[in-house]
Amino acid sequence: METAAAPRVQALADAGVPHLPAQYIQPPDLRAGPSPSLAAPLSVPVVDLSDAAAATTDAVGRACAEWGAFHVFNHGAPPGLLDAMRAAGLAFFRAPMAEKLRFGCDPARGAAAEGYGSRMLANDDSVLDWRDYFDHHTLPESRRDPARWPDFVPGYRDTVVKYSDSMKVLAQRLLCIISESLKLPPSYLQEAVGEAYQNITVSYYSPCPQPDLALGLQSHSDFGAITLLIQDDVGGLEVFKDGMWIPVHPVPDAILVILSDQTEIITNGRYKSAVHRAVVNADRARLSVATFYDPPKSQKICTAPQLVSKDHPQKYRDVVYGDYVSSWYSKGPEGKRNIDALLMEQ
Ligand SMILES: O=C(O)CCC(=O)C(=O)O
Ligand SMILES: [Fe+2]
Repeated sequence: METAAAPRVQALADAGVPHLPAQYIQPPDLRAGPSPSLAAPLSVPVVDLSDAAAATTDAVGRACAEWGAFHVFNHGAPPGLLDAMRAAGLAFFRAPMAEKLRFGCDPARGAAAEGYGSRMLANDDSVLDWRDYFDHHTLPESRRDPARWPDFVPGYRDTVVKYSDSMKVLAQRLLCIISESLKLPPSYLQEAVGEAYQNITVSYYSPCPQPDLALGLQSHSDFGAITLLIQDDVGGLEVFKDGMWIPVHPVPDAILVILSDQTEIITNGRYKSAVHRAVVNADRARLSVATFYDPPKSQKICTAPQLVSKDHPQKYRDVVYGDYVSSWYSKGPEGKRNIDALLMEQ
């Protein structure tokens, strides 16, 4: 929950604090440490979506099973729209603080309130992320109120609406391909998820005085169904794979697909939600835009019976999505501990 006492990270960075304030210091075992970027042996898979062939479906299936994250090209979203969304987000964060604060999160609305904020979790004792964000509620359309979004960046509201619509189409197409890759009917995942609840979060990571001690965003898996992420050219996103943090290098026209926890539950763990985090640096601010495609809070999430067998017993208990989200916000992410809490005795 946003609290009046939580300073915006950007205000600390702009004030030139020489040392990282204590609240942002990660315990030694969670720190990013020296970057492995150049030495990293692997990078996330890349899938070209221009082709409707079976090979594309297979490539998506492999990427989902092995990584839970992959870049897509020829995804149908106009490149100009990705750039416009990045530019709108950047213009917001570069505006004077007084303007930004007119669109601050309302603490009374609890965790995940729409608007400009810095603190994601309700508990006061957690280490803070070196990040500010602007969260937009974009779907269903009944939740979408552009009057709550910045009015001082020309074209901002229109860009967010266009971006939201475009990411909805892409997420639904990907859910079809992912369903088909599991030999499920194309509409399976979309029906299991229910009506799309979409949030768009622009994250802004200010330069950090002691980047080795902090994280921009702590290790987590996303809690909904599927996330579509774009970033600028700075770099800092990492995906955890085979015991290593693998950097996701920026690719301007690509969109990163990240599977989230409900997809792992529905697919009986055949497909994994990707654990990821954002590291920060001392020199350059970084911007990313994450579009979350999630179930309604009332949706019961159940494992697909077609994916349960003697060899693949049901892995996770059914869960009402709203209960899952409440627990995530009260306990904090810490990698995959929230989905692990649903593991059945096997
Ligand atoms: O900034 C990034 O690259 C990651 C953002 C993210 O993981 C999130 O908002 O859930
Ligand atoms: Fe995430």
